[in-house]
Amino acid sequence: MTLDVEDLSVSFPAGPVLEGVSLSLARGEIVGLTGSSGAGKSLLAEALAGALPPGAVRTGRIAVDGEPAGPGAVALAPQRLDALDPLAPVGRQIGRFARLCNRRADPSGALASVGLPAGAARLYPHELSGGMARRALLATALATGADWIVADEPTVGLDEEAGGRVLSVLARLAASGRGVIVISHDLVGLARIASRVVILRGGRHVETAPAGAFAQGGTALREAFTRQLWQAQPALARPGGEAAC
Ligand SMILES: Nc1ncnc2c1ncn2[C@@H]1O[C@H](COP(=O)(O)OP(=O)(O)OP(=O)(O)O)[C@@H](O)[C@H]1O
Repeated sequence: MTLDVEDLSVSFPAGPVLEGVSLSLARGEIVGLTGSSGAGKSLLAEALAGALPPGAVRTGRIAVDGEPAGPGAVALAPQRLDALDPLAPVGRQIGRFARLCNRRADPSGALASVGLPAGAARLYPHELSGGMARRALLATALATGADWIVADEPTVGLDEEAGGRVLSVLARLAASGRGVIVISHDLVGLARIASRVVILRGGRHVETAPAGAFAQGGTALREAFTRQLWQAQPALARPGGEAAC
């Protein structure tokens, strides 16, 4: 019961941006995805969801339980807040995604699951704060009922409490048997919630580190680049930072 990405590459006319990336995700598992800026994390997420931008050419295989992943198999909560339709209230957008996947639309339920009030369903994207918009994007992904969820920077712009609630939602999804990929620069947070963390650099896979490898200063991490990323984490500079992982 896995989502398998094998030898995935994405190119634009100007050249390749992802080259030969492979990863796997089991149902019930959270895998983290991190790396340098521009490493190709969002494009990998878009490739998984079948939502690459125009001009992108993908090669490689994305399979669910050994079969090519069909449309709607993977739901994406994108990083870009402008992915919300500026001309439709949030509730209508959630309903649209649910119906696309033949699910009953329950905008209030989807919003409540990410900690937003039912009244947010009537609001247009320009009436939302950045943190509300980020949670609304996650609600649209959850409304699809997909077994595989990719959340691209789901806690950026959220205060600690709201961010913690979003991470709890993702943990509950995994506990209910979904497979979840969380993209974040917050490696401390990823090491806390994910079983493994995939590291990308410049469009290539660097290593897949088990969460336990981040303990004790990251000495068990295989690659120097991953150790550098880990040691540069601002949260580690706080008293007791590593102990929290
Ligand atoms: N539509 C596009 N056309 C051409 N190049 C693109 C396009 N979208 C992304 N890229 C390029 O692909 C590379 C990877 O971009 P991507 O957004 O996936 O990076 P990322 O790892 O998510 O970065 P960040 O951590 O900064 O969000 C970048 O060099 C970017 O310029």
